[in-house]
Amino acid sequence: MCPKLKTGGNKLKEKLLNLGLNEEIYNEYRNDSEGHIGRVIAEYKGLYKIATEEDDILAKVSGKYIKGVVDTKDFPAVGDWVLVDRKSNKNGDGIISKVFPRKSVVSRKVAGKRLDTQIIASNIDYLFICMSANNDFNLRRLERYITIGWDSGAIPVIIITKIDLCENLANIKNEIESISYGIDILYVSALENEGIEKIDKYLFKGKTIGFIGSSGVGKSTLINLLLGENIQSVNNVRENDQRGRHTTTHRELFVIKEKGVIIDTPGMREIQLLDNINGINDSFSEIIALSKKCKFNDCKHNTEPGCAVREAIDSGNLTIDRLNSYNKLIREALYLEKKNSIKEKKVKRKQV
Ligand SMILES: Nc1nc2c(ncn2[C@@H]2O[C@H](COP(=O)(O)OP(=O)(O)OP(=O)(O)O)[C@@H](O)[C@H]2O)c(=O)[nH]1
Ligand SMILES: [Zn+2]
Repeated sequence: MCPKLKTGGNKLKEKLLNLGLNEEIYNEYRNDSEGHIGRVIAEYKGLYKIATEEDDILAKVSGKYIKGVVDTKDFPAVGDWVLVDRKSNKNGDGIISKVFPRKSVVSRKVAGKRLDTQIIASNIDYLFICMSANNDFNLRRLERYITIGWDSGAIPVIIITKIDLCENLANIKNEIESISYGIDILYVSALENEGIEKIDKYLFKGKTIGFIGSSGVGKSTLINLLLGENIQSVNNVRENDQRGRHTTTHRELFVIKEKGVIIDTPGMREIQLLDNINGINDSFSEIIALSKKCKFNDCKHNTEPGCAVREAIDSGNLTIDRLNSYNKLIREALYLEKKNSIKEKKVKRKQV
């Protein structure tokens, strides 16, 4: 249970608890003598909407804060707990002076050639990876999302949406189960209200669920169902077009009464991973387990004798596509790692 909060009566304290405040973060906050605690619930250009114990306020980061920023990931993100100088919007925009340590961070590399990290959401307990059972379904993309999931520190859960549009669900189930070790998978249709009740077991007061996935897979529709009201705008799909148009423009955080917090994120077009080799290894844990049985420690699983990975492929226990996908992601990660170390060296040289 959260210790008694510094200010406010029970109702205000309740608001922060409903927003997901836990003892760990609250203790961090208590060490700061000045300011109020709030959670970032939406992000606009350079402006953040913060839910405080009293009000939802708009706030910017302080000049001093900006001076300390080394990477884009140092800026506040939706889901962050921050220190702000006011708790109501009566006196204009607030100033954010600190981001409290993040318990988990869902991030990817920004699109394009830049190396910066883009934080999708933070302080998430469960990451709902949404993919539709119709034309969005893509196993290789799912592997990327799972990697982001394991890398985040949150628990990934796969949500296969729009199952009413899928004629071969059994095939899809087989394919997904072959690549998602240790991950819960839910099959849902928001349209036909099918499987939605299974989501209930992840909804707890104080816990945060983040939704990620491509645009139009039905994240907002599902969230609306869970919230029980139409807060998010949902676009109607044109006839014969199973893809929704892009609707979410910024990440938003919602509180479900007594059942935790949901963070919706804008649909992603491209998922570029960071140099997260650990996340990749977690996502392909069966390949890692097999490679420990290879005769040579540095086996590349090509033509080496005694290769357990190749043996698994030959016996039909592993697909060649899965191995190729693993190799491709590792290559991407190593390439990024190299580019990052060159960038770091350049920065250091400038500092000397
Ligand atoms: N057939 C069917 N259509 C659905 C289902 N869920 C959502 N849709 C439709 O899919 C379209 C896109 O849904 P959204 O909820 O806006 O998708 P989104 O993932 O939030 O999209 P972005 O906001 O772009 O990220 C809408 O027209 C929904 O009505 C479902 O279970 N079955
Ligand atoms: Zn091998």
